[in-house]
Amino acid sequence: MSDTTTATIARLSTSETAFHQRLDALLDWEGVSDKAVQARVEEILADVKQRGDQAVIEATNRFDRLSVESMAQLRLTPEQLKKAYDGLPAEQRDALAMAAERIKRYHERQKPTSWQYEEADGTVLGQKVTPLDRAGIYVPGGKAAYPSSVLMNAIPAHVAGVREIVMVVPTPDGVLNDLVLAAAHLAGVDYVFTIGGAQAVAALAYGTQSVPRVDKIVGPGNIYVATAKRAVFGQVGIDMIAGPSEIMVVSDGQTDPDWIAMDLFSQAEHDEDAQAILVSWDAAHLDAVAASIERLLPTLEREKIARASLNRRGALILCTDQAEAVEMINRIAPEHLELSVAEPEAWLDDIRHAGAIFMGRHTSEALGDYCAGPNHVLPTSGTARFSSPLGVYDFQKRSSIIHCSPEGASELGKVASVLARGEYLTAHARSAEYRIRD
Ligand SMILES: NC(=O)c1ccc[n+]([C@@H]2O[C@H](COP(=O)([O-])OP(=O)(O)OC[C@H]3O[C@@H](n4cnc5c(N)ncnc54)[C@H](O)[C@@H]3O)[C@@H](O)[C@H]2O)c1
Ligand SMILES: N[C@H](CO)Cc1c[nH]c[nH+]1
Ligand SMILES: [Zn+2]
Repeated sequence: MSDTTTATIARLSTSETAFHQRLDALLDWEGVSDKAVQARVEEILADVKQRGDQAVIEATNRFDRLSVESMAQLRLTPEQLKKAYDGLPAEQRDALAMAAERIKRYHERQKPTSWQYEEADGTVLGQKVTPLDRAGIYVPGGKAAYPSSVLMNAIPAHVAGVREIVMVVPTPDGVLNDLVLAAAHLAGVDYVFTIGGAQAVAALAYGTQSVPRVDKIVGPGNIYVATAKRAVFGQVGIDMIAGPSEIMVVSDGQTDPDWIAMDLFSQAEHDEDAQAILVSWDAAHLDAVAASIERLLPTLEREKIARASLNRRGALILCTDQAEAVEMINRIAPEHLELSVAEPEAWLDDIRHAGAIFMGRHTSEALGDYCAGPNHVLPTSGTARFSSPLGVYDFQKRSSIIHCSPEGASELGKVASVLARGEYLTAHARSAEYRIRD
């Protein structure tokens, strides 16, 4: 394999001395840190907190270039959502419905159950699972508005038993995406407001005269949205601060190079900061994939974005063997991992960090984005080391249950009294001691 950098994508080899520095540079993503954005977001949040609807209307007119006068103009009714659904071409309606059905079936399996057990002293202990009362879903506007993301965010909330789902989606210059509205109808969203940016996050977090205050905000967005979500965290829950999309493909060299090139493009076309990495121990295969990339890139509608992404953050990496590929997977902890190998099951035990694992040559990541069933909202930027895909559990919380019998209270009271006195907390101690039986 030549260790040159092709016009489009970097070629790296784990045997190079500078390999680790080069990989670190590719993995580095700055994230949300702009001071000017921070200041503007804080201003917007404070304004919405204080003035509610009026502040939301003014910010929306300014940033989305609209001229509305009331929140009623920024609310879509359930009838409008249904109309959008009914008006879709049958093919789109059926595809959306099939995807929704599979996503629902998968997430139904995630439903945890409450549990209880009894200690020998008769004390009953347990855990009660309760859905959130209200969840807010942020759907990015413009060309980044993905109907599939509406399903991926709203369906787990629904399955979790959330009572009300409030969706916000900006409509810059008044552009509405019917497929997004149709997905909201299908996923059982209760309210839709056509607002976005920090003002929408503020409206969801604090509530306004028209927008119900939610308990948790989920969904991706631009730097204003991410900065606002970070700022309101604590007041409300948030899912995560999502970074650009990523894919890592590990190939044993036997997959059609065109398939692999297109799989890499499928994430690269999202965003100029998206990341696409291929790892293989077969040098000739990497050459073939590099050739496929050059040949197929010009056929993409989003060629410019995909090319920029591959240029900035893409890599074809030659490693020595399967064990080294596994090491790289666990180090990168990719959002999406494709195991384009003959026996993917044999790899599974060794893989500790990945958002979603696509097993075998036929399982392209794109299928997971839309309709396989699992959630496509996944941990990015290495956060798969400590976090998980969006799921039913993100829309629920747990309460502990403690029900002491008189005997249990008496026995536990003795222990608690000793520990409380050790902490010099006499009210605690006496409260426990009252219940000790002679
Ligand atoms: N990870 C994922 O699954 C995923 C999916 C879809 C989109 N995304 C990301 O979401 C983002 C979408 O970005 P977008 O901008 O198209 O839509 P967006 O909805 O995130 O942001 C649009 C809003 O930003 C606000 N805004 C814009 N310019 C502003 C300014 N100068 N000052 C204050 N507020 C301003 C406006 O209120 C506008 O309504 C992209 O970064 C994309 O990569 C990620
Ligand atoms: N790959 C994106 C999340 O990483 C999700 C998506 C939506 N539409 C297409 N893809
Ligand atoms: Zn995608």
